[in-house]
Amino acid sequence: MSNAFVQVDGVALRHPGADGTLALEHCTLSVAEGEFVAVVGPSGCGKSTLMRLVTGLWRPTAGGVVVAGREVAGPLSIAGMAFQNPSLLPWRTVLDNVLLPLEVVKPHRSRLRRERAAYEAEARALLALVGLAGFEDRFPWQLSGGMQQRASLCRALIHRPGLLLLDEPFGALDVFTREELWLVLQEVWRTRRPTVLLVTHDLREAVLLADRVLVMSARPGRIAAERRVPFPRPRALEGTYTPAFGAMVGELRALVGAAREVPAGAA
Ligand SMILES: Nc1ncnc2c1ncn2[C@@H]1O[C@H](COP(=O)(O)OP(=O)(O)OP(=O)(O)O)[C@@H](O)[C@H]1O
Repeated sequence: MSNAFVQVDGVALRHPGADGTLALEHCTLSVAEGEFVAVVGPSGCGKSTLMRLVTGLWRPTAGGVVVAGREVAGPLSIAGMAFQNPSLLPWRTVLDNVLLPLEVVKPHRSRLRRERAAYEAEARALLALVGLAGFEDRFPWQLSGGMQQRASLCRALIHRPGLLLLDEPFGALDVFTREELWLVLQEVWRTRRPTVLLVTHDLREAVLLADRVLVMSARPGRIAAERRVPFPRPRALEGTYTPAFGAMVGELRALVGAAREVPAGAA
């Protein structure tokens, strides 16, 4: 697809070292601008590797990655990232943790100095959007795991990234908090419309949130199947208990099961 926002083209990635793992091979996918795509697959199939490749943290051994029309040759400043571990800095308040990327991402650094009040207002608005109004001056260790993950989501969004990469962001949370945060993320995506790549092991999460779900094969990972999610938005949690939703989750479960068959000769 030539007008894709993210284009991964025939990528292979072998981790460094004499016996480095071939994590990805013949991996091709594209994501349209503003699309929400979930990536699921067996454990160790290369999902996190794929995310690091798209953000330019790692380079492919073969093939190429294009984001927003440019070949990715180094870490992307238009990407926001959140991982399973919120990794907030314990000595900074919630507000200062959210503002952190602006101190690091180049084009924002000087602007932050000049327009600190405007950026603080933006951080406060984001914290309110995820239900953290009133917690701006607390420290991370004064928050629950779910609250820390909300703050981490705000930190990923503060520089208004065109691309949001989420690697199992809710994996460590209890099911109620996780479900609550699904709705928060849906709201964030609906109001800001970043292009999203979400890695998850939770198929309900994938179907509730995504426009399209990509299923990766066992290592070396490639896209083995994809399904478009037909349900209208906004999607409510109750919808996850309908037969149609259950059938789609069941189909994906079968696809991931089939993808676990390790191809012959995989290193
Ligand atoms: N920094 C690294 N150096 C060497 N090998 C690595 C590195 N990171 C990952 N690997 C290997 O690459 C393969 C893919 O790992 P990756 O973390 O991308 O899989 P994953 O699908 O995200 O796994 P999981 O679902 O269990 O989180 C694994 O075999 C792993 O051991």
